[in-house]
Amino acid sequence: MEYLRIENDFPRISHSAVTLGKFDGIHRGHQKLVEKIIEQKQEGAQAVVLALGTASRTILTKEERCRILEEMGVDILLECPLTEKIRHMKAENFIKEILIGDLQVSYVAVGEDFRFGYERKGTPAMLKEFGKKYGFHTEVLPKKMDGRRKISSTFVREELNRGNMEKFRFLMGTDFSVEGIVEHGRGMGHKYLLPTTNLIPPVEKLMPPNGVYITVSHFRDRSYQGITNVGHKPTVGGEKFIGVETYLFDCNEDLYGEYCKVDFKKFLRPEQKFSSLEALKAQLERDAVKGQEYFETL
Ligand SMILES: Cc1cc2nc3c(=O)[nH]c(=O)nc-3n(C[C@H](O)[C@H](O)[C@H](O)COP(=O)(O)O)c2cc1C
Ligand SMILES: Nc1ncnc2c1ncn2[C@@H]1O[C@H](COP(=O)(O)OP(=O)(O)OP(=O)(O)O)[C@@H](O)[C@H]1O
Repeated sequence: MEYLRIENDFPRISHSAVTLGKFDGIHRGHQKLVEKIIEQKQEGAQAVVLALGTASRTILTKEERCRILEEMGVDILLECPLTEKIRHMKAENFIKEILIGDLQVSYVAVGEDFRFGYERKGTPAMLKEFGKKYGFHTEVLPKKMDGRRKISSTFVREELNRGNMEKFRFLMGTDFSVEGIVEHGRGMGHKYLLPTTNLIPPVEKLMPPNGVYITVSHFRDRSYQGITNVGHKPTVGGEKFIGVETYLFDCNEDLYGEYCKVDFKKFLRPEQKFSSLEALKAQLERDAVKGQEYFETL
């Protein structure tokens, strides 16, 4: 998949099927739209996701979003920040100049409430009308629902902020995860508590509340169940950054420097400041029992 961040001009694409929106996390509603543009590859179109706007903190990192879209079969991800020029562009000019002119669109898929262009005056109906005139097809999808609530990035963010990992998984179709290279901690865990793997998530990634979670850590060729602390480790003086620190139940390997992806299954408790290392250790043992029980009852 090609990834392009638009600084000024859009690229010229000879034949495209496009879906439009913010696409912060790729939730189940977005997945439906992406599947639609992928179907158009059979007609010779390039499947293009045009992601408008960038939030300062996102549900998925750039790399995660790219990987998910690539695995789904998307050909090109165009990331278009909301510059003055884009924000002031009239909806009809956006259709004529960008969709028709640059992207040579033959098919557009959007959700029913999608709005675009200056003052958000562009609507799915307008896309349909222009499509008739200029020869592209617009498909408007009803919003995918969870009961009576529309699935949206806002909904996903709310559940992530609550630490509701089960709901996150349901809305996104995949676990909340943090990935990176295992780093050295201060070595105290190994000596006085339990051995742990440390990851430092990128600052732009939206994180669940600080606390302890039941997780599965995936390494290149093997996976381990465990419990993970997200936070600053206040009992031992605290770190400025947020760490993701995991005790793996059945592992005594040296994992420093290895790539690791931690999948979050369930929130257990908030991070706490304990009065002593012994008190923290006793709590960790109780957490580990709860974690093991969780996997036994699956
Ligand atoms: C499952 C788990 C839960 C933890 N819970 C807490 C906690 O509630 N409060 C806290 O201050 N530190 C907590 N920690 C962090 C420990 O303080 C940390 O493992 C220890 O200080 C070692 O850090 P180091 O690897 O940087 O040496 C937790 C760690 C793990 C693995
Ligand atoms: N639940 C859904 N079902 C189908 N299409 C959706 C759904 N949610 C969003 N879309 C469509 O996906 C595209 C991208 O959506 P976008 O990321 O802009 O909105 P969102 O997910 O509702 O996020 P936010 O809550 O931040 O507004 C738009 O065309 C939008 O209409």
